Amino acid sequence: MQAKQVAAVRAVQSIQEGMVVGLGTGSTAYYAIQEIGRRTAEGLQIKAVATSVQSENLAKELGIPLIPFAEVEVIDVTIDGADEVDGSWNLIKGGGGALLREKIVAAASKQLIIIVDESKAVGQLGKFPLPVEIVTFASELTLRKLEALGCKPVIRLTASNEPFITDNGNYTVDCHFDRIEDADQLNLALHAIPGVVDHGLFLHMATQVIVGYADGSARELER
Ligand SMILES: O=C(CO)[C@H](O)[C@H](O)COP(=O)(O)O
Repeated sequence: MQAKQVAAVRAVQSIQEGMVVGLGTGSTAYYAIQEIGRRTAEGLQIKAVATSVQSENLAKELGIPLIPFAEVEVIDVTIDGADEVDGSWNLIKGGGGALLREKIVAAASKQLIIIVDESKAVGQLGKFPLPVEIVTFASELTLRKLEALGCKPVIRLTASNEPFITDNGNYTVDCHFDRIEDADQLNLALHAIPGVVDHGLFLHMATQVIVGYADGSARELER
C-alpha cells in the first residue's frame, strides 16, 4: 500500500455504524472513499455527503448512500486530504479545487480527520500556493487586492489553458506567498476582500491528522 492509501485506510477505521460521513476530495481522499465503499459493500450502514462533484460521482459508483445537505443536521466525521499541514494542525487545502465545499462540510463536522503523506507535513505554511476562490465578476480588481496582501496571485488554468471553474462557478486564484507568517491575520484580510468567496486556510478545524509513510506505516501527527 502506498503512503496516501495507508493513511486513508487508518482514518476509515474511525467510521462507525449509523454515522453521517463527509467525503473529501483529491487523490488521498480517493483512497478513503474506496475503503468506505469496501466497508459499505460488506454491510456497514452509513450516510454520506460529498465535497465535490468528483467525489459524489465516485461514491455513487461504489454504492455509498448519499443524502442531500437539506437532510443533514450534523456530520459525524469528515475524512479529507490537505496540501500542507503544520505542527498546530492548521492546513492549506484547495489544490484539488474544492476548498469551498470542503470548508462548509468541515465546519459542519464533529470530527475532521486529515490524511496526508509525509511530504505534506511542514514547519510553516505557505510554500504551497494558497488557493483562493473568487467570483468571476471584476476578477482583475480582486486580483489586485490579493496582490496587495504580499503574494503573486495567478488564476488557475485547465490543461486547455481556460480558467478553471469550480463546482460553484467561480475562479480559483493560486496565491504565491512562499511563507505565511500569520495565518489568522491573513484569514481575516482575505475575508475582508468582497470578491473573495473563501480560501484554503483551514485554521483550528482538524481534530486528527494521520500521516502515511512510504514504508507502509501510518502515524498520528502530534500537536
Ligand atoms: O484540498 C483538496 C482539494 O481541494 C485536497 O484535499 C488537497 O489538494 C490534497 O489533494 P491530494 O490528496 O490529491 O494531494
